[in-house]
Amino acid sequence: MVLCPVIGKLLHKRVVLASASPRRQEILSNAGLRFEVVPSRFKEKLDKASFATPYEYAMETAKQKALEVATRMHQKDLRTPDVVIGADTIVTVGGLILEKPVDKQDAYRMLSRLSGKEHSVFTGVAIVHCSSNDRQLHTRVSEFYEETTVKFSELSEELLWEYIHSGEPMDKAGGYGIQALGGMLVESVHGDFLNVVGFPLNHFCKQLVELYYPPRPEDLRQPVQHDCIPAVDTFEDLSDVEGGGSEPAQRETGSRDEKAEVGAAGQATAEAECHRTRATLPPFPTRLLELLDGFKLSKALLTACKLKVFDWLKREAPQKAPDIASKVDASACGTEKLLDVCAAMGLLEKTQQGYSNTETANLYLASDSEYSLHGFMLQNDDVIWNLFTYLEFAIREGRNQHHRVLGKKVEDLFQDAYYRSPETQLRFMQAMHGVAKLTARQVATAFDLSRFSSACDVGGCTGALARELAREYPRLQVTVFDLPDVVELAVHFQPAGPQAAQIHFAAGDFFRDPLPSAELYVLCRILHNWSDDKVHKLLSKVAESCKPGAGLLLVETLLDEEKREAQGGLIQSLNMLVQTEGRERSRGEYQCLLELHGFHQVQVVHLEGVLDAMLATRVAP
Ligand SMILES: O=c1[nH]cc([C@@H]2O[C@H](COP(=O)(O)OP(=O)(O)OP(=O)(O)O)[C@@H](O)[C@H]2O)c(=O)[nH]1
Repeated sequence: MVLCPVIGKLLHKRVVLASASPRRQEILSNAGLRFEVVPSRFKEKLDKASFATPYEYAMETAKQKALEVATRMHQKDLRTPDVVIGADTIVTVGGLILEKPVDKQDAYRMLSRLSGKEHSVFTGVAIVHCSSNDRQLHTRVSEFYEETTVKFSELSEELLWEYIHSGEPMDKAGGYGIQALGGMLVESVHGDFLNVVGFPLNHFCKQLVELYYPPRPEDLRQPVQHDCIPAVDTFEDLSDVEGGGSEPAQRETGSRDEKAEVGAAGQATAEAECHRTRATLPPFPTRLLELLDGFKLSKALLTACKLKVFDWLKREAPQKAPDIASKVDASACGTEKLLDVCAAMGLLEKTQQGYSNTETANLYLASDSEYSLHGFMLQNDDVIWNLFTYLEFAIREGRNQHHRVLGKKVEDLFQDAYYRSPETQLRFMQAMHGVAKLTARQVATAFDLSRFSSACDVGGCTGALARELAREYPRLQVTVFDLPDVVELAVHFQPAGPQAAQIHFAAGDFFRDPLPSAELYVLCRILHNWSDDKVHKLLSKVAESCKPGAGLLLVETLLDEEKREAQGGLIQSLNMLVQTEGRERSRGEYQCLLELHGFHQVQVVHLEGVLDAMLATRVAP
């Protein structure tokens, strides 16, 4: 949309900001708006669960704040305001809505939830146009929301409390003020900064343009989505108001010509009709429909990877759809549609000259990139996708679905499913290698492991983590312990480098064979594959192999204790149900397991993405 000078349209109106927030007052007066401030008395207590999305909750709160002020002023003031502006800012993380903290403990809970993670800040805004007729207040509400994503650094306890004691969190959504001390906590911001501060000025101006610059007839041929939509011919009448007047377009109540004909009574009827429609029409389920489409987007990504679209575009770009189609041996019309979806997903760039990879595609989707996830994509396409088609059975039966996909009994998960042929084994190892490389550096540096001189990475597969451990600790000797078939193929994944001398492979089954001796044992994404019985069996083997003082580095995705928050972890747990014999567990569950097997002093570090690292020490039995 083209922005036009629009604040001036409000200059001769009585504008009221229904907010006590000094930040909103500052943002709007800096923009040149003249307004009175009448803080709203509306209690922010709407039932969050009754809203399909957090932004609908924010918009409704903003609307109620503004309507409360409009109604009060209409009853008590001689002159009804022309425009009342209300706003509400909330923070969402892991499905929870955070508002202003009620006390320091609440601020602590909020900030520790945000620590090291990305969250969304939504501000809902309502612009209420008021008029008075027969001493009746008539309102027309225009509402919108803006979303900004903010990523916090990992915050130490000391910093958290220092910040809380500064007093700044208390009147701020999510418990922080990005414009002041809270700016220190923020690693990155995606979107409108002022939206985080409390008022999305740019979107507000765009909304005013929509209201005060009526569209030309040629813009109106497509249906317009609005809560209360007049017939298209009514819109076309608006063309009389050339260039935009100082009255907002009468979208909710009809055009001016229509109003002149029907008179005030007609307007009231139209407004009543509008309010009736608003009240009876449920909110549009945008988020729900996005969720529904999720599987189609995944499949488009996986198909583009399988066809090696990103490899061809890494070699040469830009390329037009028919050229890529001939290289990937596919139809031109199908390829063009796939490429367009990839571009819409931000994986490709589309220009007049053709399509090119984005940086993300070059880094992670081309099969020859150092941090390629191509193997992981293929594993998802060829194996996990099929397993998920039996999700309903998995849920009914409470078990994985390899037997249905393969049409035979699967007794040993690895031998009978993942490693049933050299091809499936290699694909699985490539997938694991890609994921391990991506996270290995974070795992290796999560704790100071310099006191250990030997480590055993149990189920360490291609040795990707072993390599990072060896790089970080040059005096550490690392043994990768895995099944004989894995050890045999692992040679294909070993790059030359000084770490080679520190890494050894040992073949064996960690449930049956003795573990190599070491001062530090590593179990990275192993326990989540197994049932509680097998986890006990493995942990007791590790414990038996350990001397007091030995370490256990456990890497898993930790769920929150109530299993409500970490959406990534919860979907991963469902994934474990469909694929394995295990599940994701919470920090408390792992701590109990570790302590039961003689591992204490458990420290936890959350890593970027969904993984968490835990380091525990073996105490004397
Ligand atoms: O980074 C920042 N994030 C948020 C804020 C301020 O937080 C509050 C949000 O609360 P709310 O939307 O309920 O607004 P109130 O302050 O209660 O004023 P009302 O008029 O709505 O009653 C808001 O003040 C933001 O500015 C911040 O300062 N920085």
